[in-house]
Amino acid sequence: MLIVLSGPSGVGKGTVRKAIFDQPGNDFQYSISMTTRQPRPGEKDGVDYFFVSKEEFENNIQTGQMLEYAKYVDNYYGTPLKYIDETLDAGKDVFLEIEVNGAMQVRSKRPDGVFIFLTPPDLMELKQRLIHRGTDSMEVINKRIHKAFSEIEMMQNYDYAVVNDEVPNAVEKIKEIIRSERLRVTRVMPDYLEMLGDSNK
Ligand SMILES: Nc1nc2c(ncn2[C@@H]2O[C@H](COP(=O)(O)OP(=O)(O)O)[C@@H](O)[C@H]2O)c(=O)[nH]1
Ligand SMILES: Nc1ncnc2c1ncn2[C@@H]1O[C@H](COP(=O)(O)OP(=O)(O)O)[C@@H](O)[C@H]1O
Repeated sequence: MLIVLSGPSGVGKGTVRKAIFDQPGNDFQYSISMTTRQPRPGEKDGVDYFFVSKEEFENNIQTGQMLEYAKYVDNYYGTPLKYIDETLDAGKDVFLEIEVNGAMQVRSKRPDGVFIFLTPPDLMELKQRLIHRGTDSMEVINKRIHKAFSEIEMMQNYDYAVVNDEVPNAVEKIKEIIRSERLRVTRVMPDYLEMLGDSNK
Protein backbone atom coordinates (compact mmCIF):
# COMPACT_ATOMS: atom_id res chain seq x y z
CA MET A 1 0.00 0.00 0.00
CA LEU A 2 1.17 3.49 -0.81
CA ILE A 3 0.21 6.20 1.69
CA VAL A 4 0.54 9.87 0.82
CA LEU A 5 0.42 12.62 3.46
CA SER A 6 0.16 16.25 2.35
CA GLY A 7 -0.69 19.53 4.01
CA PRO A 8 0.54 23.11 4.18
CA SER A 9 3.99 23.90 5.50
CA GLY A 10 3.95 24.11 9.29
CA VAL A 11 0.78 22.07 9.79
CA GLY A 12 2.79 19.34 11.51
CA LYS A 13 3.32 16.66 8.83
CA GLY A 14 6.88 15.92 9.95
CA THR A 15 5.92 15.87 13.63
CA VAL A 16 2.96 13.56 13.07
CA ARG A 17 4.88 11.29 10.70
CA LYS A 18 7.78 10.95 13.16
CA ALA A 19 5.32 10.11 15.96
CA ILE A 20 3.79 7.38 13.77
CA PHE A 21 7.20 5.96 12.87
CA ASP A 22 8.39 6.06 16.50
CA GLN A 23 5.58 3.82 17.68
CA PRO A 24 6.44 0.18 18.30
CA GLY A 25 5.25 -2.28 15.67
CA ASN A 26 5.30 0.30 12.93
CA ASP A 27 6.01 -1.43 9.63
CA PHE A 28 5.97 1.36 7.04
CA GLN A 29 8.92 2.38 4.97
CA TYR A 30 9.47 6.12 4.67
CA SER A 31 10.28 7.44 1.22
CA ILE A 32 13.13 9.93 1.62
CA SER A 33 12.61 12.78 -0.84
CA MET A 34 15.19 14.60 -2.88
CA THR A 35 15.39 18.40 -2.67
CA THR A 36 17.46 21.37 -3.78
CA ARG A 37 16.58 23.21 -0.54
CA GLN A 38 19.43 23.90 1.88
CA PRO A 39 19.48 21.63 4.96
CA ARG A 40 18.08 23.20 8.14
CA PRO A 41 20.18 22.94 11.30
CA GLY A 42 19.98 19.34 12.48
CA GLU A 43 18.79 17.92 9.17
CA LYS A 44 20.92 15.09 7.77
CA ASP A 45 21.54 14.10 4.17
CA GLY A 46 20.02 10.68 3.45
CA VAL A 47 17.84 10.88 6.58
CA ASP A 48 15.61 13.93 6.23
CA TYR A 49 16.19 14.43 2.52
CA PHE A 50 18.73 13.71 -0.17
CA PHE A 51 20.10 17.24 -0.56
CA VAL A 52 21.28 17.78 -4.13
CA SER A 53 22.16 20.62 -6.50
CA LYS A 54 19.70 21.97 -9.07
CA GLU A 55 21.78 20.35 -11.85
CA GLU A 56 21.66 16.93 -10.18
CA PHE A 57 17.91 17.20 -9.61
CA GLU A 58 17.25 18.19 -13.22
CA ASN A 59 19.43 15.32 -14.40
CA ASN A 60 17.30 12.93 -12.31
CA ILE A 61 14.13 14.31 -13.92
CA GLN A 62 15.55 13.97 -17.43
CA THR A 63 16.68 10.39 -16.88
CA GLY A 64 13.23 9.34 -15.60
CA GLN A 65 14.33 8.62 -12.04
CA MET A 66 11.55 10.53 -10.27
CA LEU A 67 8.07 9.16 -9.52
CA GLU A 68 6.95 12.80 -9.20
CA TYR A 69 8.44 16.20 -8.55
CA ALA A 70 7.34 19.79 -8.00
CA LYS A 71 8.74 23.25 -7.49
CA TYR A 72 7.80 24.61 -4.08
CA VAL A 73 8.83 28.12 -2.95
CA ASP A 74 11.91 28.34 -5.22
CA ASN A 75 13.16 24.75 -4.76
CA TYR A 76 12.65 21.34 -6.34
CA TYR A 77 11.27 18.46 -4.27
CA GLY A 78 10.67 14.95 -5.60
CA THR A 79 10.29 11.24 -4.91
CA PRO A 80 12.97 8.88 -6.25
CA LEU A 81 11.17 6.12 -8.18
CA LYS A 82 13.56 3.23 -7.48
CA TYR A 83 12.92 3.05 -3.72
CA ILE A 84 9.13 3.13 -4.21
CA ASP A 85 9.20 0.31 -6.78
CA GLU A 86 11.56 -1.82 -4.70
CA THR A 87 9.53 -1.35 -1.50
CA LEU A 88 6.16 -2.08 -3.08
CA ASP A 89 7.61 -5.07 -4.99
CA ALA A 90 8.85 -6.43 -1.64
CA GLY A 91 5.23 -6.27 -0.40
CA LYS A 92 5.89 -3.45 2.07
CA ASP A 93 3.85 -0.30 2.67
CA VAL A 94 5.48 2.98 1.77
CA PHE A 95 4.76 6.41 3.25
CA LEU A 96 5.26 9.63 1.27
CA GLU A 97 5.15 13.12 2.79
CA ILE A 98 4.81 15.42 -0.23
CA GLU A 99 3.08 18.60 -1.39
CA VAL A 100 -0.18 18.72 -3.36
CA ASN A 101 1.04 18.93 -6.98
CA GLY A 102 3.35 15.96 -6.52
CA ALA A 103 0.58 14.05 -4.74
CA MET A 104 -1.71 14.52 -7.74
CA GLN A 105 1.02 13.17 -10.05
CA VAL A 106 1.26 10.11 -7.79
CA ARG A 107 -2.53 9.76 -7.81
CA SER A 108 -2.59 9.54 -11.63
CA LYS A 109 0.20 6.92 -11.63
CA ARG A 110 -0.93 4.96 -8.56
CA PRO A 111 -4.70 5.47 -8.17
CA ASP A 112 -4.83 2.70 -5.57
CA GLY A 113 -2.81 4.84 -3.10
CA VAL A 114 -4.35 6.28 0.07
CA PHE A 115 -4.25 10.09 0.03
CA ILE A 116 -4.50 11.94 3.37
CA PHE A 117 -4.52 15.73 3.83
CA LEU A 118 -3.42 17.15 7.17
CA THR A 119 -5.06 20.47 7.88
CA PRO A 120 -4.49 23.12 10.58
CA PRO A 121 -7.27 24.18 12.97
CA ASP A 122 -7.00 27.64 11.32
CA LEU A 123 -4.53 29.79 9.36
CA MET A 124 -3.45 31.93 12.31
CA GLU A 125 -2.40 28.76 14.13
CA LEU A 126 -0.51 27.67 11.01
CA LYS A 127 1.47 30.92 10.98
CA GLN A 128 2.16 30.61 14.71
CA ARG A 129 3.53 27.09 14.19
CA LEU A 130 5.87 28.27 11.43
CA ILE A 131 7.10 31.18 13.56
CA HIS A 132 7.49 28.93 16.58
CA ARG A 133 9.47 26.34 14.56
CA GLY A 134 12.01 29.09 13.93
CA THR A 135 13.54 27.55 10.79
CA ASP A 136 12.42 30.08 8.18
CA SER A 137 12.76 33.82 7.62
CA MET A 138 9.60 35.94 7.80
CA GLU A 139 9.78 36.30 4.00
CA VAL A 140 9.75 32.50 3.51
CA ILE A 141 7.00 32.08 6.15
CA ASN A 142 4.81 34.56 4.28
CA LYS A 143 5.41 32.74 0.97
CA ARG A 144 4.47 29.43 2.62
CA ILE A 145 1.29 30.89 4.16
CA HIS A 146 0.36 32.36 0.79
CA LYS A 147 0.83 28.91 -0.74
CA ALA A 148 -1.36 27.36 1.99
CA PHE A 149 -4.52 28.97 0.54
CA SER A 150 -4.26 27.10 -2.76
CA GLU A 151 -3.05 23.93 -1.00
CA ILE A 152 -6.12 23.85 1.26
CA GLU A 153 -8.33 24.19 -1.85
CA MET A 154 -6.76 20.94 -3.11
CA MET A 155 -7.96 19.10 -0.01
CA GLN A 156 -11.09 17.98 -1.88
CA ASN A 157 -8.91 15.78 -4.13
CA TYR A 158 -7.80 13.66 -1.17
CA ASP A 159 -9.45 10.56 0.26
CA TYR A 160 -9.26 11.78 3.87
CA ALA A 161 -8.77 15.06 5.75
CA VAL A 162 -7.36 15.02 9.27
CA VAL A 163 -7.21 18.13 11.49
CA ASN A 164 -3.92 18.38 13.38
CA ASP A 165 -5.29 19.94 16.55
CA GLU A 166 -3.29 17.77 18.95
CA VAL A 167 -0.51 15.49 17.70
CA PRO A 168 -1.75 12.28 19.44
CA ASN A 169 -5.25 12.80 17.96
CA ALA A 170 -3.90 13.23 14.44
CA VAL A 171 -1.62 10.20 14.85
CA GLU A 172 -4.55 8.03 16.01
CA LYS A 173 -6.80 9.19 13.17
CA ILE A 174 -4.14 8.45 10.55
CA LYS A 175 -3.41 5.04 12.04
CA GLU A 176 -7.14 4.26 12.03
CA ILE A 177 -7.39 5.24 8.34
CA ILE A 178 -4.47 2.96 7.51
CA ARG A 179 -5.95 0.10 9.55
CA SER A 180 -9.28 0.32 7.76
CA GLU A 181 -7.61 0.66 4.33
CA ARG A 182 -5.55 -2.46 5.04
CA LEU A 183 -8.72 -4.37 5.90
CA ARG A 184 -10.31 -3.16 2.68
CA VAL A 185 -7.32 -4.37 0.66
CA THR A 186 -7.31 -7.79 2.32
CA ARG A 187 -11.06 -8.11 1.78
CA VAL A 188 -10.78 -7.24 -1.91
CA MET A 189 -7.86 -9.65 -2.52
CA PRO A 190 -9.80 -12.92 -1.99
CA ASP A 191 -12.52 -11.73 -4.42
CA TYR A 192 -9.87 -10.86 -6.94
CA LEU A 193 -8.12 -14.21 -6.54
CA GLU A 194 -11.46 -15.99 -6.91
CA MET A 195 -12.14 -14.05 -10.09
CA LEU A 196 -8.73 -15.04 -11.47
CA GLY A 197 -9.50 -18.64 -10.58
CA ASP A 198 -12.80 -18.43 -12.48
CA SER A 199 -11.14 -17.05 -15.57
CA ASN A 200 -8.69 -19.96 -15.53
CA LYS A 201 -11.51 -22.55 -15.68
N1 LIG B 1 6.16 16.98 -4.53
C1 LIG B 1 6.94 16.75 -3.47
N2 LIG B 1 6.87 17.52 -2.38
C2 LIG B 1 7.67 17.24 -1.34
C3 LIG B 1 8.58 16.17 -1.35
N3 LIG B 1 9.24 16.15 -0.18
C4 LIG B 1 8.76 17.16 0.56
N4 LIG B 1 7.79 17.81 -0.13
C5 LIG B 1 6.96 18.94 0.29
O1 LIG B 1 7.63 20.16 0.07
C6 LIG B 1 7.11 21.14 0.95
C7 LIG B 1 8.27 21.89 1.61
O2 LIG B 1 9.03 21.02 2.40
P1 LIG B 1 10.06 21.58 3.47
O3 LIG B 1 10.89 22.64 2.84
O4 LIG B 1 10.80 20.42 4.06
O5 LIG B 1 9.15 22.31 4.53
P2 LIG B 1 8.19 21.76 5.68
O6 LIG B 1 7.25 20.78 5.09
O7 LIG B 1 7.54 22.97 6.18
O8 LIG B 1 9.08 21.11 6.71
C8 LIG B 1 6.24 20.39 1.96
O9 LIG B 1 4.88 20.54 1.58
C9 LIG B 1 6.66 18.95 1.78
O10 LIG B 1 5.63 18.03 2.08
C10 LIG B 1 8.62 15.35 -2.53
O11 LIG B 1 9.36 14.39 -2.66
N5 LIG B 1 7.79 15.71 -3.55
N1 LIG C 1 -0.71 19.64 16.90
C1 LIG C 1 0.22 20.57 17.08
N2 LIG C 1 0.01 21.55 17.98
C2 LIG C 1 0.93 22.52 18.17
N3 LIG C 1 2.13 22.60 17.53
C3 LIG C 1 2.37 21.62 16.62
C4 LIG C 1 1.46 20.57 16.35
N4 LIG C 1 1.99 19.76 15.39
C5 LIG C 1 3.21 20.29 15.09
N5 LIG C 1 3.44 21.39 15.81
C6 LIG C 1 4.63 22.27 15.75
O1 LIG C 1 4.48 23.06 14.58
C7 LIG C 1 5.75 23.27 13.95
C8 LIG C 1 5.69 22.76 12.50
O2 LIG C 1 5.62 21.34 12.53
P1 LIG C 1 6.31 20.45 11.39
O3 LIG C 1 6.10 19.03 11.77
O4 LIG C 1 7.70 20.92 11.14
O5 LIG C 1 5.38 20.83 10.15
P2 LIG C 1 5.47 20.47 8.59
O6 LIG C 1 6.34 19.24 8.47
O7 LIG C 1 4.05 20.22 8.17
O8 LIG C 1 6.03 21.67 7.93
C9 LIG C 1 6.78 22.57 14.79
O9 LIG C 1 7.40 23.52 15.65
C10 LIG C 1 5.97 21.56 15.59
O10 LIG C 1 6.57 21.26 16.83
